[in-house]
Amino acid sequence: MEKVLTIAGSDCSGGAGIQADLKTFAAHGVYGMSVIVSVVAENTSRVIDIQDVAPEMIEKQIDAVFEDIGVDAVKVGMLSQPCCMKAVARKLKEYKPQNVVIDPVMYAKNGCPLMNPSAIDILIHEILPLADVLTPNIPEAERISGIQINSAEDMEQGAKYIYDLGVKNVLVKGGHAVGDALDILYDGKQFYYFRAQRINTKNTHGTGCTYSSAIASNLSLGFDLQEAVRRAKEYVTTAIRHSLAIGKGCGPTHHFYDLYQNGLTKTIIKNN
Ligand SMILES: Nc1ncnc2c1ncn2[C@@H]1O[C@H](COP(=O)(O)OP(=O)(O)O)[C@@H](O)[C@H]1O
Ligand SMILES: Cc1ncc(COP(=O)(O)O)c(N)n1
Repeated sequence: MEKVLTIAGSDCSGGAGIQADLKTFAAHGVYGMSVIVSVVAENTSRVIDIQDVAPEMIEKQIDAVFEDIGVDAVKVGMLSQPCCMKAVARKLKEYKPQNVVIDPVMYAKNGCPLMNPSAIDILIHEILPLADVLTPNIPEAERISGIQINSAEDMEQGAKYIYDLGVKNVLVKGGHAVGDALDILYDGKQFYYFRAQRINTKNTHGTGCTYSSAIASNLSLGFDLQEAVRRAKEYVTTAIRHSLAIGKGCGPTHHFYDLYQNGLTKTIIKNN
């Protein structure tokens, strides 16, 4: 079984972060593992508090996974502080895993910050160069590039700017735009468009986590990057289309819709 690791924050409400990543790995039939960088007290409406795991403990968790099991792909999510970023960068440089997907998480869907703004320089200089593919949403691409993004042309320009910072492949996600949900991948030579109809829902908590984990899963399964993104886009679109009205704010996506439809996994036992 392919082995995929997420290095990210824990979302106790289950829709984003480590929890979304592990559900996505399970839905792809790969073996999921997790290194917790921050514990986040959050729900569909707000972030209440963040407690970071000590850098030494982040490093020990990464050692534990690599010395015993090994990984076929890594997804990196929320890294809230420069010290967390440095710990993760040190270990990724040491173990040099293949198929590294980095989601430069800065805010939750409800607008609450998840990255200390002062960490932006470390993010750019220490974390970004480690990515095989970086998946910023529009506000993140704007923050990294300094380019205001209002159109597909602006997304291309932002992707190119970030590529020129030393990122091998850049996927700018259009979830925060209007019109079609268009994502643009730039590999230094060409732009590839991945388009889906925009679904009219507020339940988009964890879409970016889910998408980047699906890309990592597909890369571990041996698909090339374009095919990995194409499949991940289909997966996240289905998860959003059947998203769950759970909680009072932006609800989570449905990570197992297709599996349940095909009757592979679900046994419903209702006791009333
Ligand atoms: N309402 C929506 N309908 C369809 N696709 C969406 C919608 N919102 C986001 N997406 C898609 O979900 C994926 C995650 O993007 P985005 O929401 O921008 O990331 P993030 O969670 O990092 O803000 C992208 O493929 C994006 O196009
Ligand atoms: C622990 C954690 N990590 C990431 C996100 C962002 O989620 P997304 O941008 O996918 O909605 C989140 N809300 N919580």
